[in-house]
Amino acid sequence: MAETRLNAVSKSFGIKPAVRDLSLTIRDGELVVLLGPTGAGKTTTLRLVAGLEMPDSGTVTIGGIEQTQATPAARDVTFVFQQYSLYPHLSVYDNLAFPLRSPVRRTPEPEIKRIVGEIAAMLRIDDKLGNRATQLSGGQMQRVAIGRALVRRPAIALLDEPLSSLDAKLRSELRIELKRIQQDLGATMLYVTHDQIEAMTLANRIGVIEQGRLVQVGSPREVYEDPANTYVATRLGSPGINLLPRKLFPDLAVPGDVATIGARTEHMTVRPAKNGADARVKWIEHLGDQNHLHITLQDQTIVSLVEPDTELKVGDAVAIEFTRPLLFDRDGQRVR
Ligand SMILES: Nc1ncnc2c1ncn2[C@@H]1O[C@H](COP(=O)(O)OP(=O)(O)OP(=O)(O)O)[C@@H](O)[C@H]1O
Repeated sequence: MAETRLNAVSKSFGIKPAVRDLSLTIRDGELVVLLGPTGAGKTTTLRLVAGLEMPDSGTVTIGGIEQTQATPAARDVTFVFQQYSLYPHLSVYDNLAFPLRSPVRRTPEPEIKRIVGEIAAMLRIDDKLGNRATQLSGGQMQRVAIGRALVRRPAIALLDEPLSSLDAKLRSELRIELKRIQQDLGATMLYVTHDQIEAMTLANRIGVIEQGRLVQVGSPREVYEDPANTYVATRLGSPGINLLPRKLFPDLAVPGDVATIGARTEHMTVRPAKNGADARVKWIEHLGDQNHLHITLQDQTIVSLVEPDTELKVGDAVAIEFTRPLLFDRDGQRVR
């Protein structure tokens, strides 16, 4: 496992830039999540590290050695894709042993047996080692794919939405296990997703990517609490942050360049108000584990979490008070 560094990397397809001047260091033993919507350039960034794409400019350094022009085989990286890509005719054991049996490695069979046994136990598939890959469920197949990527301890493992084809329950189970295994092995990982919960729970650091640019890098908490701009602020949090025109709240004391108030649930107190207040409860959405309060204020909708036993009802007039909301300027950049 080793530090991986992208330095001012750019890549276009034709005239369309996919990755722009992107610099990022994934430290030894760190799991960095690239978070962004579809088309933002996440997969292209992974492929640049893997050597499946060559950058137009910039460098890629893995384990202290510049490898910008190296072939994928020459780089010490492994890849896990969204769709499990196992050898269907091989057993689980042989799928896991495959990377260790390469002619370059020549790992002795007893050593292979030990390593495969260890990783299979970590992934809780040790009772499936004799099965063919095709006899596994989707979740088990993806465990094997993850195991295969980690078994030979690459400098860095690259994971491209590895959990997105699984159902919600399996996804949340495997998310936790993946984090545990990454920590146990001290594995260095670059992980791509557009799922904010995956990003928050898995990452040591999150890199938020927008149209090929890395907009902000920080711990999940930093990125959530201290977003650099409105784009980053809208990537994390459920319900999503409310971005409200400053002019809606003429009495609020904020610096003159503030154009937008960014308010999450924790930044707002909603109280019943006398009739005549502008804000009204539009809807209370019961989602089982959460209740969302929808409020209308002029032409804006404001959404906040609310206690299940709230006394508020649809049509009630409410007053909203802010506590240290996030403030953004006209260009969406953070003012405070
Ligand atoms: N081989 C290619 N040829 C042409 N354009 C490409 C190619 N690969 C990616 N692109 C374009 O580059 C941009 C970034 O794509 P990329 O797949 O990296 O985004 P992404 O963030 O991974 O999205 P997704 O979540 O949908 O995979 C997109 O506009 C995409 O259409």
